[in-house]
Amino acid sequence: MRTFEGKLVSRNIKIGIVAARFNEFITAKLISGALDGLKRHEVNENSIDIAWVPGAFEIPLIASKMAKSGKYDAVICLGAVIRGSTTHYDYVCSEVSKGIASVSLNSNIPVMFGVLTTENIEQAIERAGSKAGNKGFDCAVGAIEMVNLIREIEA
Ligand SMILES: Nc1c(NC[C@H](O)[C@H](O)[C@H](O)CO)[nH]c(=O)[nH]c1=O
Ligand SMILES: CC(=O)[C@@H](O)COP(=O)(O)O
Repeated sequence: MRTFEGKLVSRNIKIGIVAARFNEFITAKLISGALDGLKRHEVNENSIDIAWVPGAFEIPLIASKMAKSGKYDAVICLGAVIRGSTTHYDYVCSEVSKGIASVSLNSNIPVMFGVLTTENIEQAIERAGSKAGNKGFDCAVGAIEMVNLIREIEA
């Protein structure tokens, strides 16, 4: 029986990050967490690119461009969608999650879903480096694991 599991070590891993500028006070903390996770697992800073988009709705398109460029082993998508007073939240969340999942399957590389979808600002703050951790850090570690897992399977 063979068991595959992605090791949490960086062997020449290149990462693209797509970050939404909307709610930047949260997204900036998610980026910090992601960079912390990548660097603590020895991903070279020169192997990380960040692309800024206006809002979460624009993430899938740029994630697709990065994923299909052949320049990156994984793409990390970061944003914060916080419910307002209309149904706009529901449409943004739905399209962003479906879009990111589609990009990953169509590009055949890991595309990590690091977009917070919260009812209020407090929930977002909790998940961007306070009592509920940092979703950016989690996505960084997950990206390294997935890249190494795929390399093991395809070896
Ligand atoms: N309300 C939030 C948005 N809304 C903007 C959309 O993402 C998009 O940029 C706009 O509809 C133009 O296409 N974006 C977030 O990232 N977070 C929000 O809470
Ligand atoms: C997630 C959103 O698009 C939302 O923040 C927009 O706020 P509103 O529904 O009050 O227009």
